[in-house]
Amino acid sequence: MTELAQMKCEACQADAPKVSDSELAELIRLIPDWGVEVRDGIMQLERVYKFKNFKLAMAFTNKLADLAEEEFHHPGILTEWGKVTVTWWSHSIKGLHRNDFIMAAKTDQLLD
Ligand SMILES: C[C@H](O)[C@H](O)[C@H]1CNC2=NC(N)=NC(=O)C2=N1
Repeated sequence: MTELAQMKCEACQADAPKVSDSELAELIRLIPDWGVEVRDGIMQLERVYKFKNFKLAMAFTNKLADLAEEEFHHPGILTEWGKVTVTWWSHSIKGLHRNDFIMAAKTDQLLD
């Protein structure tokens, strides 16, 4: 996962390939705390982070927002008292790109 977190997102064009089934199987092993969800036919990575209160959840959310802007790749975020649900997928290809796995690994590093 550390290597994944050091990578940079590439510009994801509308014709960029989704990850293949074998790439998905390989990449998901590198981010063991993340699950795969399918919503409206779109495959997404999702993880719920738990915090002691809303203030800490919001602080994490703001760090994630800065990361997303740095990489210009943006997650779905649901921030609630004591937890933040983060969802990664690539809007331009309506599915999962390698970028999403990189960003999930980088998201985990925000906890360090
Ligand atoms: C207009 C388009 O949303 C932008 O080019 C960027 C911004 N952030 C993005 N974030 C994600 N997750 N997927 C995208 O395709 C994407 N595209």
